[in-house]
Amino acid sequence: MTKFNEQTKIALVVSQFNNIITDRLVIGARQTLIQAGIMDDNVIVYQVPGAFEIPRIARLVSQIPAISGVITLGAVIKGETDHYQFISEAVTQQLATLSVNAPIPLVFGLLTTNNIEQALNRAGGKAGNKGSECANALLQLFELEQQLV
Ligand SMILES: Nc1c(NC[C@H](O)[C@H](O)[C@H](O)CO)[nH]c(=O)[nH]c1=O
Ligand SMILES: CC(=O)[C@@H](O)COP(=O)(O)O
Repeated sequence: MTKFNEQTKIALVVSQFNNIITDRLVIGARQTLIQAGIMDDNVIVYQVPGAFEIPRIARLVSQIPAISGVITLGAVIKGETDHYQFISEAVTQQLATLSVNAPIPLVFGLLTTNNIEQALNRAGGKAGNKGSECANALLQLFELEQQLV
């Protein structure tokens, strides 16, 4: 794996559920990648219905030869029941395992919040943008893996 360049292609695997949040995460990730020198056309978005579908598509995308890295982005916001907890735990565990086993770097951008306000704060609000954080994390992995692989 060489350090990223203008040819580097990065996949964003993004859930549409709570897209008022996830759209903002995409903007943050894309802006950070472009500022770092990644071509806008080389930031490729794969949309899935909800967070639960992210791991499967992230696994398939990570096996596309042209893709150098994967950023997963989603927003699980607590409702009236325990559903939030089960989705959050299942997706987190799957993505943690995938991040270790995938052939390319994969970073975790799933917001799991108690309410929409907390999510907005982390999607370009006063607590930053998780999408941008993930983009920076991936770029750091590119640098590190260049030394290890
Ligand atoms: N409640 C949230 C969901 N629920 C949908 C699931 O992720 C999944 O798409 C469905 O169960 C079909 O398999 N998804 C989120 O991304 N965020 C939520 O808050
Ligand atoms: C986390 C979710 O599934 C949420 O959108 C719906 O939650 P609930 O059915 O617990 O209100």
